[in-house]
Amino acid sequence: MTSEENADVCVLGAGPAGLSAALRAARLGARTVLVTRDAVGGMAAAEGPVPVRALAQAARLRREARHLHRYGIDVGDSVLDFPRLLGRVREVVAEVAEHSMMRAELAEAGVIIVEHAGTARFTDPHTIEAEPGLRLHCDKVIVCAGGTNRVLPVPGAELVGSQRDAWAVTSVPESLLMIGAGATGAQVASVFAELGTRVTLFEAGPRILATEDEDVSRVMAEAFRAAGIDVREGFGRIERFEKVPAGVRMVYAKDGVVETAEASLAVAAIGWLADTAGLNLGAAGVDTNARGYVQVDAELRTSAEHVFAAGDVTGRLMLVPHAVQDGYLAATNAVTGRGARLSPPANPIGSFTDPEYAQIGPTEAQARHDRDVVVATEHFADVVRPIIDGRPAGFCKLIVDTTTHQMIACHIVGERAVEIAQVAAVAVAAAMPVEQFIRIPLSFPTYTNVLGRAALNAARQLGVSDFWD
Ligand SMILES: Cc1cc2nc3c(=O)[nH]c(=O)nc-3n(C[C@H](O)[C@H](O)[C@H](O)COP(=O)(O)OP(=O)(O)OC[C@H]3O[C@@H](n4cnc5c(N)ncnc54)[C@H](O)[C@@H]3O)c2cc1C
Ligand SMILES: NC(=O)c1ccc[n+]([C@@H]2O[C@H](COP(=O)([O-])OP(=O)(O)OC[C@H]3O[C@@H](n4cnc5c(N)ncnc54)[C@H](O)[C@@H]3O)[C@@H](O)[C@H]2O)c1
Repeated sequence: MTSEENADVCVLGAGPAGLSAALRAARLGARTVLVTRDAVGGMAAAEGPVPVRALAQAARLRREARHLHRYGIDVGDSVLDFPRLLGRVREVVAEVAEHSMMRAELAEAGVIIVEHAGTARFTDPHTIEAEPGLRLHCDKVIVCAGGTNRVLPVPGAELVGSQRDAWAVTSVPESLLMIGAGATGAQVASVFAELGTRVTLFEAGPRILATEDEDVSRVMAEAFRAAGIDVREGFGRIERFEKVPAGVRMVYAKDGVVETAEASLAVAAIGWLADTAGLNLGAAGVDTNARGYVQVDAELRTSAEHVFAAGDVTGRLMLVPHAVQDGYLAATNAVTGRGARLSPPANPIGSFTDPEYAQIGPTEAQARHDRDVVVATEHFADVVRPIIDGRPAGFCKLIVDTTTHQMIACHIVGERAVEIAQVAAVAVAAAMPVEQFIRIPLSFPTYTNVLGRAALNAARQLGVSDFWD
């Protein structure tokens, strides 16, 4: 392409939000240019869920290998060849990039893709500049720039890596200070603990995974401790980091008492910020909100009439499926001016730690605050498939509205929790009464049977007697 280009729609960033936006805009007939700083796929493909899931698979396989002897299969101790594992992760990332980035569809729809374009920026409301010397004049712009990790505001923070550095190590670190126990921190801690690293997980708040149901936080902390992770909730305040021969030292204080912790590697995952630094949003009249994310309305329109935003950069639910839906919606509104809105009927969230955890709907505390509910909890230890597979740890908590009998929430810890949550999500989205759910003869023996048992439990609590009418 030439260095000067005109477009109906310019999409900035080619993560899940940008890919979806560009495809939709082009399919609606707009001349669309997709400009991205690095490779198509964005953070999601290169540093987020894809490598995480590949590493989690390695951790799972190691764990499975330890169980082989119980089934009479003796292969000796597993030995980890870390460079080969990293090679496999790179292979997976490349395979996903080749097969799963909708390149054929984008090409067929006529999207002009500009990869490795550096940081694109507005020079005026309708002009975008990127490397090397690209100048785009666009009628509409969709900002899909994603996010970046928050940096600890303390001396020595440059000694602390992000999740990106955690996946880039060339040998298994002997020890790790993992700072922040949200979804990312829990994931990094879980993977490295399984690979043999001595992990200390520092959470400033009173519990890990603070956005999960309290029982999920508690059981996950117990499981992490059982796996050898030193979990420190409410540990105090970090004062500084220092370089030491063995790696890095963290100095922190609680109630006036100063303590230190040392490890070969320190990684922080203390929150995710909008990646807007280089965009020069002011030149386009695009406002950010008090939290620094691009301010959008329900139609994903920013404060500038012709600029839309989608995905993590807007700071709402920061997940791939939401980024994809956002991109579609923003492009629809940008091209057609329809003013369409989208409100997902359910938002399943889950993570690939060991054990997995997942949620759909409000926590028990939130649900009880808002209405009368019954809460039914079943344990994996009482369900046939987890017993067969030797995976008895975990629970499934189902929350049902007492008045309508509708399934409104489910919280799960245990093997395949994320998959089980998808079934619960469909029931929640359908506002399905629990007596209808229990009529579904779920396949046996499956992990989803734990959800079936929880539904039966809830129905009993509600006094539903004639299940089979
Ligand atoms: C460790 C980790 C694990 C995760 N696991 C999961 C998971 O299991 N499931 C899930 O659903 N979500 C997961 N997420 C969240 C998920 O990755 C994000 O919600 C998703 O990537 C957001 O997509 P996006 O398109 O908004 O942004 P991104 O994927 O971040 O893509 C944005 C793109 O824009 C580019 N860009 C930024 N600024 C500019 C600019 N000025 N000019 C040009 N290009 C620019 C960036 O380089 C990037 O390529 C995880 C996140 C992390 C960090
Ligand atoms: N499997 C998944 O779906 C998945 C995985 C990773 C990330 N994500 C997405 O990325 C988003 C960001 O995740 P995240 O984990 O990076 O951030 P987060 O905001 O979810 O969690 C950050 C954690 O760090 C803690 N913290 C903050 N300051 C601290 C300090 N100084 N010392 C110690 N702890 C501190 C917070 O209390 C919080 O628990 C998530 O909300 C999620 O949407 C999803």
